[in-house]
Amino acid sequence: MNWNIAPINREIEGELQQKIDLKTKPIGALGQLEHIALQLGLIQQSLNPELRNPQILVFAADHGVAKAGVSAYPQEVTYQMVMNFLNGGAAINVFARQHNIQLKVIDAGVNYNFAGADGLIDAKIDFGTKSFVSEPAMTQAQCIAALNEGGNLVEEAFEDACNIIGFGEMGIGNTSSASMLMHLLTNIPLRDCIGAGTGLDNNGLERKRTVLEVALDFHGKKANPMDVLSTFGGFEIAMMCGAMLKAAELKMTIMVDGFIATSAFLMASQFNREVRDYAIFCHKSQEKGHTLLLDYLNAEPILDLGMRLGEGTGCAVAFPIIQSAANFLNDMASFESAGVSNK
Ligand SMILES: Cc1cc2ncn([C@H]3O[C@H](COP(=O)(O)O)[C@@H](O)[C@H]3O)c2cc1C
Ligand SMILES: O=C(O)c1cccnc1
Repeated sequence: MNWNIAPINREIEGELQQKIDLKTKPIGALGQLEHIALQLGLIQQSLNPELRNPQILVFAADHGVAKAGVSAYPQEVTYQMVMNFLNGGAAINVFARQHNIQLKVIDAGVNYNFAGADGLIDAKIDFGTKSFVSEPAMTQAQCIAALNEGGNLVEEAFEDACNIIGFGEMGIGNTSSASMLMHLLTNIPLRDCIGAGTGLDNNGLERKRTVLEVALDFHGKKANPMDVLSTFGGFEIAMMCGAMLKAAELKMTIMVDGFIATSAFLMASQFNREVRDYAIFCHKSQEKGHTLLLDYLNAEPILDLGMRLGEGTGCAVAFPIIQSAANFLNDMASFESAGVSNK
C-alpha cells in the first residue's frame, strides 16, 4: 500500500520562528509550547494556525491472544467498555466533553454482536483476531481492509473540517500486540517492550513474557511491516495505523496517545516515514515500553502524568495545551505592537 504524504515544506520556518521570538517574552520562555506552535504552523503552512473541529476516534477490537492469559482483565471488558463509551461514562467521554472534542466510537473487530447499537460506527473486520501464539492474528486481506477503513474514517473527519485528530483504542490484550510490534520494528529486546498493561502482578507479567517469547519463536523474526502487522497486530491497531497515515496525507495534525497508539504510529512510520512531522506525542504512559519507544522515535511527549489507560485519554488531556500553543502564536502581542523594549 502507498500513502502520498508530502514532506513538510520548511520555507516558512524562519518566519514562524521569528514571529514566536518577537512575542512579548524572553526568547524560548514558552518552552515546548513554542515547539508545538512551530510544528502547527509548519503543518498548516500558516503563521496563524487554527485548530478546527477536533475529533478523537476510539477503535475497539478483541484479541485472540487474550485467551492465553496476558491481561489482568477478561475479554468481555472490551465490549462492555464499548457500551460504556456509547453511554458517555468512560474516562475518554469525560475528557472529550470537557474540551469540546468530538468523540467517535468504532467497532473495528469486537467479539460481540452489537446489533446496530446507537452511536457505534460499524467497521467490524471480524469477531476478534486469532491468537498469534499459534497462527497469524489476521489475514493480509483483513489487515489491508483495516488500514483502509481507518483512512476512510479520517477522510470523513476531514470533510467535516476537522484539522486535528487523535486516536484511541480499547481491546483487552492489545498491549501484547503493541509489544510485539515494538520489538520487531525497533529490535529493542522483547523483555524491555513488555509491561504490566492493565495491571498484571509479577506472576502474570512472567506468564505474559513467556507467551510472547513462544509466539516470537513460533513465527520467526518477521521484518516486513505488513507481515508484522498482520501476524501480531489487532484490528484496532491496524485501523489506527491507516488513520494516522491518511491524516498525514490530508495535512492534519495527529495526536498520538499512549503505548498502543504509539505502536500503531511506529508501524505507520515504517509504511511512510513522512508521517512523523504531522505527529504530536501527547503523553508518556506508565506502560513499561513506552519510554523506550518514545526515545526511539525521538519524541518529546507533552505530559507525564503516570497515566496508563489508552482510549485516547492522553490526547484529550493534552489538547488544551496544544490549543494554548496555537493561541499564543495567534493572540499574544509582539514587542512592537505592545511597545515593550526588546534587547
Ligand atoms: C476497565 C478497563 C478500561 C480500559 N480502557 C482502556 N483500557 C486499556 O487496557 C487494555 C490493554 O491492556 P491489556 O493488554 O493488559 O489488556 C486496552 O483495552 C486498553 O485500551 C482498559 C482496560 C480496562 C480493564
Ligand atoms: O499507554 C497505553 O496506551 C496503555 C497502557 C496500559 C493499558 N492500556 C493502555
